[in-house]
Amino acid sequence: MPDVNVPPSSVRTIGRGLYLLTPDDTDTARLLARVSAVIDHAALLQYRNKRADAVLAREQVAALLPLCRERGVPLLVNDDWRLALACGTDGAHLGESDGDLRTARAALGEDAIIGASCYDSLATAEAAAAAGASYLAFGACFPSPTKPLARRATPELLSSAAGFGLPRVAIGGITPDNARIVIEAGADLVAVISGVFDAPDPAAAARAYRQAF
Ligand SMILES: Cc1ncc(COP(=O)(O)OP(=O)(O)O)c(N)n1
Ligand SMILES: Cc1ncsc1CCOP(=O)(O)O
Ligand SMILES: [Mg+2]
Repeated sequence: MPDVNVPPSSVRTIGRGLYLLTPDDTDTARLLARVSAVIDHAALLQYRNKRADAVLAREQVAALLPLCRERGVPLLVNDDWRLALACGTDGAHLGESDGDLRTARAALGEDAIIGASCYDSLATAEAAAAAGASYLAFGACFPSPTKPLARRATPELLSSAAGFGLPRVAIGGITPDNARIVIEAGADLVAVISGVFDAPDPAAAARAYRQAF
């Protein structure tokens, strides 16, 4: 069994490629099996489960962490940096309703990966960069089956965010076919839920995203 208290040297870097977000699955064993089948194609994994209460979320993060350590993939927690801290994950992803990034950075430490949602706003990106974000996420770039009402961002906006000097993440409705559009616009990572987890063959879909880079 991997020792979850000892992060491997590979976990603190943000690579390029597929940034997988978990589906809203309340069955922990099934979630683990679904993630296990695709994680080798991912550069980062985010635990995001809008159907989990606090107890289930903690159980699921604790179940995913040894898998992520074993495969050398950093694990981030969506929405809740305190859960990330309690479970010893590699970081957290914060949106506009998820608390203050500086507070999260102070609690999680300099080495933590803390991502920020910037939606369609360069002003939000500038503020997040100044507050110590590790990467900037823009989107939804395309209509998202998971979040149909998400604000939309253009590929041009992604290009305009190059000057912040931080990795750029594109999210929202990204498929293996349209991934090239955001990659050519400057995305270092494409963040995906349905394109992998709702695909007939999730591992083949995950591989296809990786090959788009
Ligand atoms: C990589 C990445 N980018 C954006 C989001 C969206 O975060 P948020 O706006 O807080 O919305 P929810 O995910 O909480 O619905 C994200 N989670 N990950
Ligand atoms: C969390 C989030 N934020 C903007 S779109 C989105 C959902 C992404 O899921 P999908 O890859 O299924 O569009
Ligand atoms: Mg959020």
